[in-house]
Amino acid sequence: MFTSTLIDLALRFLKGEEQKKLDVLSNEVFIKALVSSGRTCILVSEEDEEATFVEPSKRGKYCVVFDPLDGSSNIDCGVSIGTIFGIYMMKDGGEPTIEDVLQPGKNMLAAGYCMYGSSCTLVLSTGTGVNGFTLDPSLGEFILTHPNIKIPKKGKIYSVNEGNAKNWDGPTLKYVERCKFPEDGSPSKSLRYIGSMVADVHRTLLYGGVFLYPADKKSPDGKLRVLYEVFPMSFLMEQAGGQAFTGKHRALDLIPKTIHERSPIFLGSSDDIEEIKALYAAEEQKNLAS
Ligand SMILES: O=P(O)(O)OC[C@H]1O[C@](O)(COP(=O)(O)O)[C@@H](O)[C@@H]1O
Ligand SMILES: [Mg+2]
Ligand SMILES: [Mg+2]
Repeated sequence: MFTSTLIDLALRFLKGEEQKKLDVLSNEVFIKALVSSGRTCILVSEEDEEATFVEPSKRGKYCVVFDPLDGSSNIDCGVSIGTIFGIYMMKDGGEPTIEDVLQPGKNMLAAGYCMYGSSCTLVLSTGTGVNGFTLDPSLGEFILTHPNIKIPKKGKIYSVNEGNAKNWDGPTLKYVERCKFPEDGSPSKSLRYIGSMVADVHRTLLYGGVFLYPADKKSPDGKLRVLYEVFPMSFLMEQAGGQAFTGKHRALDLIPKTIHERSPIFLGSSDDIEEIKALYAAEEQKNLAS
């Protein structure tokens, strides 16, 4: 689908048509494909302010939430980017309403992402583990190359935009400090940050460690979007044996009130997320006592 988008883009360019930004173009491609599948009833995309309600003649029972192009700041320098998606079933058989997509992440039927990098990788969970597929361009098919992905219990990598550190809260600051200067004498963790959630989460899933986009003083809800960034990635993490935490709760327990809501997120290896949870619990105790 993405390859044909790029060919389409090149053809339009040759014909002298006005060029659209790749994230706008990829959104149009996904909307068209999802509507014409006849399987969907509501689509929520990062690129559209309002949800798309599929007309009755083309309507199915699935609601799809997606970030058509994630990591858009990396497009022009050729760094890996991707598409993130989650799928819900309509709550009941009546008319679809916006409540059908304002469900907690744990109600998702499936979630995944596609990463467009040195290879094109599809990582998918339908709620019974996580599988990774690689596109074989000569066949035009995705081949199962990473069956039953499990994230290591503890990792050696942390991934965060440290440029925001001056605005972080106490637990995030303390955790990142511990990654650099572990109190138990264990080796320091390595910092790796690409700035494309898909690529940073993909590495975290395969190598272990943590990916964080915390709240900060300027963005009290963090930056990443609940429905189509936080939920799908949290779903995959849990299915692979890891954890996803908002700084307050399990991420998949969140009930979004609006379709473009944001949330802080800490996800990755189970032992590492436990450490972050303990720091937030200690902070809460401190606040209650004072
Ligand atoms: O540049 P920052 O603030 O570190 O943000 C990076 C984050 O922003 C994003 O690029 C946001 O996604 P979009 O490109 O879909 O807007 C994430 O992929 C990434 O994790
Ligand atoms: Mg994104
Ligand atoms: Mg995007």
